Amino acid sequence: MSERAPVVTIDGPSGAGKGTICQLVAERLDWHLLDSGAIYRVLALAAIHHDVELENEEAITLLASHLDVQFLAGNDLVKVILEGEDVSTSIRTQECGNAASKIAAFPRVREALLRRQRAFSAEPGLVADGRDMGTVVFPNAPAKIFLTASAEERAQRRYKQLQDKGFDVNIDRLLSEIIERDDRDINRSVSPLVPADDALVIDTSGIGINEVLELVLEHINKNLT
Ligand SMILES: Nc1ncnc2c1ncn2[C@@H]1O[C@H](COP(=O)(O)OP(=O)(O)OP(=O)(O)O)[C@@H](O)[C@H]1O
Ligand SMILES: Nc1ccn([C@@H]2O[C@H](COP(=O)(O)O)[C@@H](O)[C@H]2O)c(=O)n1
Repeated sequence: MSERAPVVTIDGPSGAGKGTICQLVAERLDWHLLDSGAIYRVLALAAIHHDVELENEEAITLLASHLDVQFLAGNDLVKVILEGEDVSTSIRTQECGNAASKIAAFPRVREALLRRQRAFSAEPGLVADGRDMGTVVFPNAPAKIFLTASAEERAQRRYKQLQDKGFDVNIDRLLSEIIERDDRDINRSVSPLVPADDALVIDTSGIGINEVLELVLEHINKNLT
């Protein structure tokens, strides 16, 4: 397949910093942004709203094919609208992330969401955030990055992020959910969480956001010119 516009892919496990870095890169380049995790999250929420069992691949695939979702770009945040309702906040809970990771393991669900994700590719370019952006969705992307960090560090980041938002969170529970989600994402039969062969892998443990951003921009500049 050939992409319509240049694409930078940033994949990696939960809490590695993909969303943060993708947003900063998209701002620097003035490119479009795809948060593919939000698509899986909104599908999981739609299943919960419609009382569809998360184990029912056929019903979730049908829901995925007809998913009525809009991503409205605002000043610095993207609003997610599901069937007319603003679900930007409700899709961000740990529960929704865990449900998303369960339905994301179904091959037919992933297939049903492929075209929707590729449609985000538009001039002047796209920064794509996810698990399989560089391996499956945009395999011909000229610049691919895989961000990672130890599970302990990612749990600490998430703990701080949720505490700052006023949530009462338990670090041990966050860590075990991160390990469980990693395990599901890495070991699923389709589109497993793995770096593309031609991706730059950056372990961000102990590296600040600005430093990670510089490494990512350096890789993009090297590969896009
Ligand atoms: N290099 C870093 N050092 C310290 N904190 C970081 C770093 N990168 C990101 N963070 C912080 O970690 C938290 C999680 O980051 P972010 O949401 O970008 O991760 P993510 O990989 O997109 O996770 P998910 O896939 O679950 O959405 C945020 O609070 C962010 O500010
Ligand atoms: N390309 C992707 C993106 C996400 N997923 C699954 O969705 C879950 C939630 O993603 P977040 O990035 O918003 O945390 C994630 O755990 C994955 O299971 C995916 O499979 N492919």
